[in-house]
Amino acid sequence: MAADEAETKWEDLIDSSEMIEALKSNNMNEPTDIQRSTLKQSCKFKQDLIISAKTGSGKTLCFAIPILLSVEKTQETQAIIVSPTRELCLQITAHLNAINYKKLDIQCLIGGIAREKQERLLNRHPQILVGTPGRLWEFICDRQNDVVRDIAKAKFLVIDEADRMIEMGHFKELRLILNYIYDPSSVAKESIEVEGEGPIQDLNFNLEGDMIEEFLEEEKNDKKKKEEKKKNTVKRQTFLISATMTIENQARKVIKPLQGPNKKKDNEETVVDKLKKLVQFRGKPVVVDLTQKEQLPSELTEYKISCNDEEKESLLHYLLKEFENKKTIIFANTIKQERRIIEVLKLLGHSVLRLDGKMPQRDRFKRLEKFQQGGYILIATDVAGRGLDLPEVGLIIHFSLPKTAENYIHRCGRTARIYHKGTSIVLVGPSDVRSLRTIQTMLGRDILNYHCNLEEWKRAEHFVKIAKEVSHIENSHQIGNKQSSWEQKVAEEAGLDTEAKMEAGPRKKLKFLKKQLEQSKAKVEVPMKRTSVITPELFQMAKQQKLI
Ligand SMILES: Nc1ncnc2c1ncn2[C@@H]1O[C@H](COP(=O)(O)OP(=O)(O)OP(=O)(O)O)[C@@H](O)[C@H]1O
Repeated sequence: MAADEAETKWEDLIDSSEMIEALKSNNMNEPTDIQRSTLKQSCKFKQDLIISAKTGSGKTLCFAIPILLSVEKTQETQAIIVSPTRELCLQITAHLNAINYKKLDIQCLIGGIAREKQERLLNRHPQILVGTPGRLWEFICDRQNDVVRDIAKAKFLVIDEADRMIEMGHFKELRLILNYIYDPSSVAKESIEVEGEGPIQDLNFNLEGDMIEEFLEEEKNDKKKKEEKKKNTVKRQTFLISATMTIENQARKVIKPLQGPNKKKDNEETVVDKLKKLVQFRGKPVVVDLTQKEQLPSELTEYKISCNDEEKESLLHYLLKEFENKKTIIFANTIKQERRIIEVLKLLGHSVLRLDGKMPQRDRFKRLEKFQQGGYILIATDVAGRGLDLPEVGLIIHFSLPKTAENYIHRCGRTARIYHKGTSIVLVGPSDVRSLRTIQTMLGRDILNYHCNLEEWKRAEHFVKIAKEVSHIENSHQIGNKQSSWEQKVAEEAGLDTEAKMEAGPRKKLKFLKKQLEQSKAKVEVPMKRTSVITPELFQMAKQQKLI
């Protein structure tokens, strides 16, 4: 970006004082680099855009501003925004509403919320619709609704996290939605194809046997002509957005330890190629890719710690004390791993919240809200990896390395968001070495080693060992958090000591170990110094708490 371009102000890009006022009143006083690089093309020249820029760089406004400037308060739905997860759809809706100076009706169409309720909202004819591909397709199939008919006529189409949307799990629905938008009559054929796969059915067409054959034949003959015609007449402005759209295919490959190196095939299609095939642009879209300059936020500091698998919990306990005041997310690769972390950290006195895709939607929202309020460490799978804008997250710990370099970028992107500093630390066990190599190759550099204070780490290790032992005794005697049998409940309700059923030996040991853990909990309050010298104050405090 040229020096003078870096000085560009909202006034140079946007022709609406009300919009500028709305932005400034939300503390968005100046455009970010990606906003500077795209807003003229989108607002003034109305071009189709493929936008790739680092996480937390403000990509949402790149499509939100042109849409809000152009959409009118009529009875038609004029903009469709598709995003892969429910949380992201809600976040985008909130972002748009924050600068919604025209007071447009913006609705979110997502699963996990009663369909009837969403239908009622749709009947209000929202001007902007944000939705997950699954729920959007469901509503398209049920074409009783006028709003759904409007979708094909919308003048804006946004595909957020576009690279994710063409992966398994979303691709089919996205393709169906796009086919419908480009040719609304296609929905009948598609519905027949996916019959029996869930809620997707066609309600308007009741075709059987020969009629279907006839219909499909007619469709085939007309399709080419129709598509040509539509391509020429379409007025829709399209945006494809992601932080990782242009990274090499290699960085998206799932790393399988027992296979040979994934060699890049020369004829392999890039994600952008695939998207260009799928999406109908009006001519050549403008590709703005700022990730060539910077893949990760410059405010992010990355570290790695090499360790054995069994050392990971003690490193977590150590790091959580070291970064005590930082809002932290710990990423696990599996739900099983997530549970392993939570069990130990809870016993060590940390306040933790779990977040994964297996949880009911309501719980996911509630936990995210609780985390935003502060005081908790979030332990999450990659369900929280993409797009979530959680303010003031200062530390990301990767308990295991993600299986793709692409996911590494998204996980790290939950910190160091726009003008904020952040740290990412990866714990590299023997099974993570291969992933580390792929990530470092993608970054084109090595991640720095983090130097732990050995004395403090050893102390953390001591308490983690106790916590693991407590957990082991509790699990083998079926007491503690996991236990939910009727016997346990009855005993608790009767005010009986659930440990009483245990033999005297283990019971005594458990009490002793738990007492020791209390000391570790108290020590969370002790400020730690990152030097190997124990100060007299620290020594005194540790002595008082019988730690030394
Ligand atoms: N010009 C601006 N000035 C100040 N803050 C901004 C500006 N633009 C956006 N923001 C804020 O920056 C944060 C990140 O923006 P956004 O979520 O759009 O990032 P993103 O690039 O989409 O990130 P990701 O790739 O992780 O989804 C949001 O909280 C948003 O309100």
